[in-house]
Amino acid sequence: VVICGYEIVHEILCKSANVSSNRKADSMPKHHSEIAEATPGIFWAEYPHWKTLRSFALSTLREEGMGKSHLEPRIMHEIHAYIDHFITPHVGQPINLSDSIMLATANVMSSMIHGHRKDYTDAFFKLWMKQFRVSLEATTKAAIARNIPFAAYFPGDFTGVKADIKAGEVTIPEAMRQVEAHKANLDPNNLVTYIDKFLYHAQEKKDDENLFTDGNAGMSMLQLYAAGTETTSTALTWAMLYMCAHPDVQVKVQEEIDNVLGTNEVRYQDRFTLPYTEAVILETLRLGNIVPMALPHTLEEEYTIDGEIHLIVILQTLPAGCELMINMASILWDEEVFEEPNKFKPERYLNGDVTLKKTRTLAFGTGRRACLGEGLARMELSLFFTTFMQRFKVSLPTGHIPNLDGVCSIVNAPAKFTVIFTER
Ligand code: HEM
Repeated sequence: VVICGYEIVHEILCKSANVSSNRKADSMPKHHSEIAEATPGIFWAEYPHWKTLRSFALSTLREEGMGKSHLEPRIMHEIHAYIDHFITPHVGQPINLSDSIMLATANVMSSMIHGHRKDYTDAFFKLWMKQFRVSLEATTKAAIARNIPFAAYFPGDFTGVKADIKAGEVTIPEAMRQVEAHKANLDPNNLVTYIDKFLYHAQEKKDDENLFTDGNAGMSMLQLYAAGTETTSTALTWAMLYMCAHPDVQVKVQEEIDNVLGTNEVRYQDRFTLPYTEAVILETLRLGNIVPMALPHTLEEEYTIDGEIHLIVILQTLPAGCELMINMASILWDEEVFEEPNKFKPERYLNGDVTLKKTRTLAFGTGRRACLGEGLARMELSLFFTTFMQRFKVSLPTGHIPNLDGVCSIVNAPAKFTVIFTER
């Protein structure tokens, strides 16, 4: 069942969170659900296990700096590395941003999970990330095989199952290899990464030993990469495309940055004195609708929706076990809250009922299973976007018309395009 509209989404996911916060492995096609049942990680563990793994991930990532100022230098280091490697040598030439920027957001995750970044020339790192993308795209198509399982055996691969299995043959063994490497070097006096803390917790808290397994260490790692890499890089790609499509907005952002920061390096706290720039980021998250169906939720008990939408009374009983998808566009593009919702208008966050508009920009979901990386994503978006705009003007190659229609898988991304960075 697809649930639409803020009121009902809020009613079910927040007010009735005790019945709607589970996800079940069988929401996935068979080849995934078999793996997810054995090693569910944060996404697919059932209550109360998801709560334990999620709290552990949240507190550990916060210790690693999520949303806090001590993570800033690591993100800024990555931004400079990205500019030096991918932009500076190609200034004035068209660049495919989407393929490269995910390596930068993956490296931010890598520094929190493993304690170090990978070099952009590392061939295995590039292959690993490419397989994540293949898997993300294939998983959405593979949903057909969940409902019509024999379709996976048709010649060719129109369900994406074969591509997905192949990608898993690269990503999963590599995750397990990395877990083994951390295990071999585990030093209880120097626990500075997510994986080390996970493995140490397994040794220390014997009550949790069935949950804090090596398999779940590897799966949580893969899920953090999957959830934290393509989402943030897609939001950044949309932001650059919107700047190319709306040069007047780009000029206003750059004027604000010049006036407030000059050539000083941006800090995350500067967002409070860069309201227009922040409005552009919010508008990107709203219009870009990055995760358009959120992730599935499964009802624990029968649930009756008893509400009213546009004067139509809704009374609908959903059975226990019913799977819920969230139509994020029904909230992010709600014309009752966002006037002309299909237009890119950052100033909407500076006028009128700004609090209402900000709280309805629910790009990260809502309720107990809302995005656990929101603090990290907001920090990355603010630092990357502000630095790019401070240093470069962006435009499309001459004659290219911006295509603002998304290409939808689990993530809604812009269609492939190239962007030209010019030094300011
Ligand atoms: C612009 C960037 C991002 C967007 C728009 C986004 C959005 C979302 C959404 C809509 C959900 C599903 C909520 C639900 O089903 O109720 C989600 C879940 C999740 N996100 Fe994000 N996300 C972003 C970045 C990140 C980052 C950087 C991380 C890494 C730490 C992350 C980690 C997760 C995890 C682990 C979950 C699953 C939580 C659970 O199952 O309890 N996300 N995200």
